[in-house]
Amino acid sequence: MSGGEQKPERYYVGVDVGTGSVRAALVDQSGVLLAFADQPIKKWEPQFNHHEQSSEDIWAACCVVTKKVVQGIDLNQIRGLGFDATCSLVVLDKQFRPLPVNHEEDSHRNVIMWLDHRAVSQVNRINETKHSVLQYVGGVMSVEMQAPKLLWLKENLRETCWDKAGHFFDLPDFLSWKATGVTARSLCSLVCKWTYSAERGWDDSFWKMIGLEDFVADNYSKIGNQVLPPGASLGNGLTPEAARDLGLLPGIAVAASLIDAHAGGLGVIGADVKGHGLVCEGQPVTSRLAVICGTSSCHMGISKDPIFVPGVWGPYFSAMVPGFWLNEGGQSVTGKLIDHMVEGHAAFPELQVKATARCQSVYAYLNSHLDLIKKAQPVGFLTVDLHVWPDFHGNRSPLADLTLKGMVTGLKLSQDLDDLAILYLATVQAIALGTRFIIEAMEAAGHSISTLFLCGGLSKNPLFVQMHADITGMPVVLSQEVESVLVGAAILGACASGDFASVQVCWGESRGPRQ
Ligand SMILES: Nc1ncnc2c1ncn2[C@@H]1O[C@H](COP(=O)(O)OP(=O)(O)O)[C@@H](O)[C@H]1O
Ligand SMILES: O=C(CO)[C@H](O)[C@H](O)COP(=O)(O)O
Repeated sequence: MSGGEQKPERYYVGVDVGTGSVRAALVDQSGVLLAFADQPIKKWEPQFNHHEQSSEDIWAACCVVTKKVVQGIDLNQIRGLGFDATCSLVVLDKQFRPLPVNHEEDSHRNVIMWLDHRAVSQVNRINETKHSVLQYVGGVMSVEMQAPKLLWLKENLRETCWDKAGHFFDLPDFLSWKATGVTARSLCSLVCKWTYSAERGWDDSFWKMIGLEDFVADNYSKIGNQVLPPGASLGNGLTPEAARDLGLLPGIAVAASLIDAHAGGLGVIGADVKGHGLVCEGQPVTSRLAVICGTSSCHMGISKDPIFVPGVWGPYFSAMVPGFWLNEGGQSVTGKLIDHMVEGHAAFPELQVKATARCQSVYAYLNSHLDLIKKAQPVGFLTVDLHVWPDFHGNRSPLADLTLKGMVTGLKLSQDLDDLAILYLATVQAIALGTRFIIEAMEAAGHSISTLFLCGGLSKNPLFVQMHADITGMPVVLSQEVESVLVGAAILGACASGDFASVQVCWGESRGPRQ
């Protein structure tokens, strides 16, 4: 954010709810992050492919981290609050109390997480309809979107959940409601995950065709019939109750939210790259691809006109950058896959001991171990006879096939630290090759991408970044501000406060590339 004539002592709070943790940041009007805090959140996997969370646990974590980042600050200087979150489904009853999304009737677990694949039969039936809304999700709806999950609830938890439900929220919208009492939904979540069209609104025929005509009958009150652009100011701002919870003052501006990948995209895609000799300098912003790499990776490319890319979500109008169409490629598990491979290996306990002894993360240790064993050749050559196919949780893009599974070829009997390091490298390479596969599909459909802008937890891993550059053949830009997703969330708060006219105005020099 470059504030021009704004006074320097104006602050914004961004809250980012990822899959594994909640983070908050205090950001000034130049986009500089002044304080950071994080807090893990609970996850349940009651059966294979069922992933659940608790909206109360998530809100409690939001309160802990927000209180931490504003410690010692004059609260009157905090002008706005923005949330981003994973696109998980939150279910509340008519009095806004949590409802169980499980057979155990545990109402604490009232969130079906984005990576939950329980609704396979439902999504297959939805895709068989070939309804025109599917054109705007890459031609095939993902089991990770909300319509199949809603249908699953109706078909499987009719009495305990569906009939009692009063409100179905995307997690980013739940958070903005919790902060303000306003049930308006963000255009971002409704367009990207719920089949809403920025131009045409809800399509009654879709909901009737898939057996969820209930929503049409009550004029979409349960899933949202007031829709606002991300960054729009909600109601009267923070309610007194939420202000107490968060340790902020009532009435500060709260923004309509973004999905986490979109906040990351917003945080990096507009970076000022002048003077860094990058190929994208002087090229339109549409030549950039933001890749947000956390538990999953999301590949966000924007265009002036709609581009239909088979197997890549979108095109979504104004869902990330106002006035631009968005295509969103993705890999459902990337950070989670790396963790799965590393933690499941027989040499993991040895790795932990050795990394701890050096006060390093296991990834930093593995990266230096690869450097040790690579001998004269570049590190990438260590995997000439070991290969990973990374679709352990299906393929989101560009194959859009949730039935795909993972694969490793070239395994030997030895299970020492060298093997673990090489398996880790092969996994990182497979993920980078997946990104190249997505870029090729986007380019074949009309995108022209020259530069990658990476953010998210995996962008802290130099090997991951290098492999993306080597394998795609494109320069990879990292923002000066490592926590770019949080900058995106804070931009929403800055926009809602009225200090900035739009989310693009917040893009500025302070968020240029790292040197
Ligand atoms: N310092 C680090 N070095 C290497 N990898 C990291 C680091 N920090 C996080 N990661 C990776 O990033 C992933 C989590 O990213 P994060 O953005 O925190 O996830 P989420 O937003 O989904 O909660 C982890 O699975 C881990 O593999
Ligand atoms: O579908 C998505 C965005 O549209 C994301 O994959 C989902 O929100 C999870 O994000 P993360 O990997 O950062 O936890």
